[in-house]
Amino acid sequence: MSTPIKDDSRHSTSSSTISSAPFNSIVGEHPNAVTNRFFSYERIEEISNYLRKKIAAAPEVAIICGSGLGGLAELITDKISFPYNEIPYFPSSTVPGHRGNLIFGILNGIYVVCMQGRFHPYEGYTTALCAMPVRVMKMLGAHSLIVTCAAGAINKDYNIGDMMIIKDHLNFSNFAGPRFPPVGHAYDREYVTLMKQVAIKHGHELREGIYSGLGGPCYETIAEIRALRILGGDAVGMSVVHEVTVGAHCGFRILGLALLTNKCLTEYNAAHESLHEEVIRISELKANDMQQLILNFVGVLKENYV
Ligand SMILES: O=P(O)(O)O[C@H]1O[C@H](CO)[C@@H](O)[C@H]1O
Ligand SMILES: Nc1nc2[nH]cnc2c(=O)[nH]1
Repeated sequence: MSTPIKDDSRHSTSSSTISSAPFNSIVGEHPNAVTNRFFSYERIEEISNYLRKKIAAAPEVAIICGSGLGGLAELITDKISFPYNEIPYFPSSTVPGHRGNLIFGILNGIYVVCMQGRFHPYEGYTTALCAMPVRVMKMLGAHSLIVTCAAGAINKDYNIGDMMIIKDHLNFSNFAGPRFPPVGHAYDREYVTLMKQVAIKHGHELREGIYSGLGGPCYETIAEIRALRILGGDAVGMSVVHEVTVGAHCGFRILGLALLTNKCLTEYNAAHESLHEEVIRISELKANDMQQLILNFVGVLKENYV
């Protein structure tokens, strides 16, 4: 199916105020600053209603694709695709490797909603805004959330191209939003077990570890990586934690998957530096493995839970 055309003048007015220009906090307020404020229940409802009118069914599973991992959307059939800048109050995707589409359709027999690209706080958006689509996807009916990301490997035994189930996180990001949501069990233990079984069954090697979520946009210093390693971090990135916090707050069952795209620097005499181009290159190289894992996991969800 083709991309839906905006047919609601109220929403056209809203979205016409949404600029695609990247926010530069140094030069002043983004013209779309209204979207950066707190998202009320009514606002989430308004966005959900806009989408609900145009989709074929209520999604069961929500998926967020990390850097270079948006190819998963190619596996979705009966697609209805909304560029982010056509959805009321959605910000724009500004990071290479994040295509910026919200895609509804069928993945391995389940109706899903897939974010082909995410929002990062370093793009100038508040964490609450970056995580806002999680609330929209929940309101549309999804019960499970799969977050994927590219991340740097901190654990000495983990290598470039490894896939890692996120069993927990260290959150070094700030946040504004509902207060004191518990996140001790944010990552669903049953889903972790299920994903491990899926990986074994389909011959994928899977690591497990703790994701450290930092604000970015710079990669880490050597001192920071050494500190994160002491704290128990196995991987590091600039996303996930805000989505998982909000996902836990609104009752999602959550699975997190990281693709390790680079080894983090731990020695001052190391020759290489991390590069986003390299992150995307490795993500795209290994994306097929990640896609197969998710496809099979979703199939198991369908058999067991839906
Ligand atoms: O977490 P995703 O969106 O996959 O992106 C990761 O890749 C970028 C750095 O190369 C950062 O945005 C980091 O968070
Ligand atoms: N912060 C951070 N994010 C990443 N995303 C992919 N690799 C990295 C990394 O090394 N550090």
